[in-house]
Amino acid sequence: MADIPGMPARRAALKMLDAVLRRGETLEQAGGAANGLPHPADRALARALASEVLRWLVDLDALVDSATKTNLPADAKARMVLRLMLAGWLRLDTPPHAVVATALPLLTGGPKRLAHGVFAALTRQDVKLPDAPTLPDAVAARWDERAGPIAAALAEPPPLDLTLRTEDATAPDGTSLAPRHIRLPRGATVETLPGFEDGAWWVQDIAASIPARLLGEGKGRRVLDLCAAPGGKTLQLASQGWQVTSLDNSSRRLTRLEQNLARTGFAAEIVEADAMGWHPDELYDAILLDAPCTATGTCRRNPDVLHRIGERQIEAMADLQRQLLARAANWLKPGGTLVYVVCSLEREEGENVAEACDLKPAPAMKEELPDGLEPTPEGWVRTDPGMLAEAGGMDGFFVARWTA
Ligand SMILES: C[S@@+](CC[C@H](N)C(=O)[O-])C[C@H]1O[C@@H](n2cnc3c(N)ncnc32)[C@H](O)[C@@H]1O
Repeated sequence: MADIPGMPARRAALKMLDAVLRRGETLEQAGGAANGLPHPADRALARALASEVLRWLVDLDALVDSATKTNLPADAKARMVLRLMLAGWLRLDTPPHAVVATALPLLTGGPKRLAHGVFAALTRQDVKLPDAPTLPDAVAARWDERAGPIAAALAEPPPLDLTLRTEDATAPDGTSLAPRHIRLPRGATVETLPGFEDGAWWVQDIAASIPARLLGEGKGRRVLDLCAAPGGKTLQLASQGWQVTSLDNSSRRLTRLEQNLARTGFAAEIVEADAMGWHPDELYDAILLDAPCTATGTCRRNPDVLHRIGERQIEAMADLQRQLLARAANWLKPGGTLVYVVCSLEREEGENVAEACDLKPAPAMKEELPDGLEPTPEGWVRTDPGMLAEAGGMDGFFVARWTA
């Protein structure tokens, strides 16, 4: 029997959820399951469904459990399909009869009858989700007093932030929280916005723009953008007048960096290498180390991190970050500046790594930061999605600066 419209997107979303929750893949990697769908609208729907299930997983499961006598196993297909059905109805406003028609055929036999009964019971009760997603227990414990505001910020996908190549670059109308920054409501189609074709701006969360802001104007000096791809910070550094060397070990991500340079008309020397084995020919005036991390600070756009990341992943990343920072500290000219950054909310990857660096601290100053932010007493920058809430929030980053 041919698929009815809407079913291929649900099938792809189911595969994506399986990849994230069972195999520990990132949502971006798992998104490959949607790539084969011929219609862009189906690809977008599959991603939106998988993303909303991951964002609201604890609450969706509580609803499912409230309507079954015995809890379904965590990995039961009926539970997975019910999560999708509820996310479609409660988050994407799909009418219940359309949810049943498009998702239920993913099951057969007893599980199909069970899922139909549970969904019918929940729609009859007209159940609702809470105002903010409930965080998994381990995540709430890790984020401690920040957990409430972060969960509130997690309720919706984030707005769209642009960094402008110059203060007067062509850009859509929006609000500005810092020089050369524009914020648009979420949902805008990037490729159709004014200035995209001319490379007048690039997409970059306001928090992600802070590290390059802390390096100021380059005036032709040399900066190493260490772990550079896909290049948001390379573009920013080039636009600030730095002569940039962009190093990364992922050729796929470096291809995206090259495309971003081509679109914006900036230049950088590109090096494909493992930073753990590479040595520079000359020392640098500045280094920006945007270290690989658990990316828990991007939980609003990547809610898979709520379920994939635990102490094991955090410790492994922190170990790599400490080694990368120690190497980078040797590659600065005397008086040069090093900025370390991670988009992680975890102290082990931020504050603890910075504490172990023995270069001379160069504290961030309030006037270098977007309005409404302050450096920590140590002179570091610590952001989280609960900050600047009235303006639409921001990603969670940790940034520290030193001089050699
Ligand atoms: C946080 S992302 C960088 C984002 C980038 N700076 C930007 O602004 O667009 C971290 C990067 O580190 C790279 N990476 C991870 N381990 C590496 C290593 N050992 N050597 C070089 N690059 C590495 C990854 O490929 C990834 O592109």
